[in-house]
Amino acid sequence: MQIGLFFGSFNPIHHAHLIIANHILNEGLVEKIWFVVSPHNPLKETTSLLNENQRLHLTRLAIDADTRMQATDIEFTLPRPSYTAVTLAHLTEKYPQHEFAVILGGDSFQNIQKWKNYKYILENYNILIYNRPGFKIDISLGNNIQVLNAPLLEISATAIRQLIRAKKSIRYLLPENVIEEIEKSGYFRK
Ligand SMILES: Nc1ncnc2c1ncn2[C@@H]1O[C@H](COP(=O)(O)OP(=O)(O)OP(=O)(O)O)[C@@H](O)[C@H]1O
Ligand SMILES: O=C(O)c1ccc[n+]([C@@H]2O[C@H](COP(=O)([O-])O)[C@@H](O)[C@H]2O)c1
Repeated sequence: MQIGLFFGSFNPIHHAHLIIANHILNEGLVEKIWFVVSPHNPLKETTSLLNENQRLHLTRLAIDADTRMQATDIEFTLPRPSYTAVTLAHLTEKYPQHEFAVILGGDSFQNIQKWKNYKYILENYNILIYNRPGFKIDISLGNNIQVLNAPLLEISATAIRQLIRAKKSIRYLLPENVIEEIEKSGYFRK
């Protein structure tokens, strides 16, 4: 099966992530999307990062009963920080029956040459890159790159966390059941 891997901290997951995943499925580019919750993105600080099990739980709530999507904890048992090349090699070994594609925003792709073993990723996996305003995509970096125009929302997890800290509403930015869980558990208040 063709599986699209959407890597992220998902601190928390929000509607921009979900809309892109839905678009990629609608385009028939992959059959399923797996959200790979990264315990520690190698290029980001871990301050203000919710515990990975809590982020996984919020991601599972967001997907809810959508059988086209799932959230995976595959990186929880792998060395930290979470290098995508390591995770991909691990997934390919564990699931030889599946073919994995990597979903990336143009912003992330701009940094790909800073990623560990990025050439291994570009040579062995299909890369689905969605355009983000202000970021040029250099498709000459690999032979398996496809550029998409997905519907975009200018939402970020950082902005959501700031709103919570400022005691403002986060309504409509993420699914209702995720908001309820964040409020009930008091996440991101500090
Ligand atoms: N509004 C958005 N539109 C399109 N892609 C997004 C958007 N927000 C995040 N992404 C992409 O989704 C992936 C995972 O995102 P991540 O979990 O880091 O969320 P984030 O909102 O960017 O988080 P933070 O604000 O905490 O850095 C990244 O590749 C990121 O570029
Ligand atoms: O493998 C790497 O070196 C590497 C460096 C930076 C980011 N990543 C992956 O890319 C995902 C999205 O990153 P970002 O910075 O766009 O939020 C993140 O969750 C990591 O799994 C991977």
